[in-house]
Amino acid sequence: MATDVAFDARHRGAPGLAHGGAISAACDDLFGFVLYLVQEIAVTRTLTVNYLAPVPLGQPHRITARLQRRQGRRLHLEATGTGHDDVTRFTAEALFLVVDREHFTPHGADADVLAMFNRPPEHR
Ligand SMILES: CCCCC/C=C\C/C=C\C/C=C\C/C=C\CCCC(=O)SCCNC(=O)CCNC(=O)[C@H](O)C(C)(C)COP(=O)(O)OP(=O)(O)OC[C@H]1O[C@@H](n2cnc3c(N)ncnc32)[C@H](O)[C@@H]1OP(=O)(O)O
Repeated sequence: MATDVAFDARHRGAPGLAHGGAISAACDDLFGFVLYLVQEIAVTRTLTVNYLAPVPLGQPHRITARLQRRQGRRLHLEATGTGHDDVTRFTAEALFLVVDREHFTPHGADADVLAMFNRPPEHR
């Protein structure tokens, strides 16, 4: 699973650079999309981001994420973020834990929860 993202002024940390939290969110979000490929309902338990180099705003980066291995309820995911200049500026590792549908039902409207299982959430 891959996505191309160019962080912009909304994601600014230091001048001209992406905020680490925005980078982390992008990785977590893409991991969420991998779940639709592996057809498992799971949520993030831990997320580790390795910030290898500053990420300049406005420069597209390709984030590639995959399931590295699974061990019972544990899904180990990994991601890499690489610029068009072939420089890998961040990597991420996450532990997702498989949950049942009832994990979500106390919090969201039934129709919204059902829709989430049927298709990935829409992103702008
Ligand atoms: C059909 C396709 C459907 C696809 C969609 C499905 C889901 C999508 C999810 C969200 C979709 C919404 C929007 C999409 C956009 C982005 C999504 C990104 C993902 C997220 O943004 S999601 C939000 C942030 N996330 C949370 O909101 C989680 C809050 N959290 C909890 O709700 C609980 O924490 C829970 C339920 C996770 C676990 O609670 P629990 O009580 O069930 O489990 P417990 O703690 O007992 O651990 C069980 C076993 O994992 C082992 N274990 C634990 N920690 C470990 C570690 N660090 N290392 C190694 N092992 C570990 C234990 O040792 C034990 O192992 P054992 O079973 O062998 O004893």
